[in-house]
Amino acid sequence: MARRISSQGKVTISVDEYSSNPTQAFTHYNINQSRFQPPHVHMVEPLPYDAPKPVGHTRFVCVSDTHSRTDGIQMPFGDVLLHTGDFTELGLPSEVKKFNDWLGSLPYEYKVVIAGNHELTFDKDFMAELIKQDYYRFPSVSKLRPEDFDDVQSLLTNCVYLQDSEVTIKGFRIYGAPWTPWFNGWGFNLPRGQSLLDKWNQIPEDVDILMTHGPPLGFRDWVPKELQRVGCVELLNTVQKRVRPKLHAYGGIHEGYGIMTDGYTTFINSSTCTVSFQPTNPPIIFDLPNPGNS
Ligand SMILES: Nc1nc2c(ncn2[C@@H]2O[C@H](COP(=O)(O)O)[C@@H](O)[C@H]2O)c(=O)[nH]1
Ligand SMILES: [Mn+2]
Ligand SMILES: [Mn+2]
Repeated sequence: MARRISSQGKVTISVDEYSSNPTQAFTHYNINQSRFQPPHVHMVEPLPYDAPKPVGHTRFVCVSDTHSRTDGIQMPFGDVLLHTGDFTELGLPSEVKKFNDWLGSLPYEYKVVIAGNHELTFDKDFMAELIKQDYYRFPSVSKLRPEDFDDVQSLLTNCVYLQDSEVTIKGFRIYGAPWTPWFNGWGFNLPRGQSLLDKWNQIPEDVDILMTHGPPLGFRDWVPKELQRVGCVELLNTVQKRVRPKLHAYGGIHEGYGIMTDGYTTFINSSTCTVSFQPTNPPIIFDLPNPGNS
């Protein structure tokens, strides 16, 4: 059982028995619990950019995985930009500055950004290991001096940067976390199971919008070239059984670009880059009623 309710009514998520094999987890929960089936779970068509914003709503513009390829992206009208990581190739300070300049050129009232596995310099533990060991894997990153990247976050002057932290914007509580299941030893990679669950357990119950770099199990997490689901099972259980945000925004799996709902949470994978790193998927807009508006 992945969920327990304490005597104080608090929900506790534990490591799922299928945690280490998301494809098997998906099949099991689909067959035995219809967990990914209609009518609750279904695809959602993106809002056209010229759709009028309903009165009393905030328009969020979701982008992800721009990978230093922002030049041709047509940005739609909106109030708050959400970028869910992989804004660079390697997290080089020069790339971060270029991304920050692009953010500065955008008209949104607020811009919120998290890191992804490609923002190597943002992951202090990763950099400490890289400097000790693997000079040849990421030579341009290994050449950096600590003083070049120690304070790399401070280059992001044109947004709110979240890392296991939250911000309240226009009354919406927004929480962001960069962690993804270990894959080829990039930044912010953690083993599936308790290590990732420890990070998800830091997400407060009452957040309205959750930003992660990667998907939860079953929601735009399919990798066709490997015929695998790669979303995090503990993230799904945390989202559906404990946190229940109105919007879960992410990217990470470029092939999974698109929108789904489970009937309560809307899941948006807004990966701009395709699997061949072409920045051709358009940003996705999403309207939410302002908190306090009933
Ligand atoms: N089988 C898996 N494939 C993965 C995973 N994470 C990413 N990917 C694949 O790589 C691309 C690009 O990801 P990026 O982080 O390098 O930009 C992604 O679209 C997938 O095809 C994973 O955990 N398992
Ligand atoms: Mn990416
Ligand atoms: Mn990534």
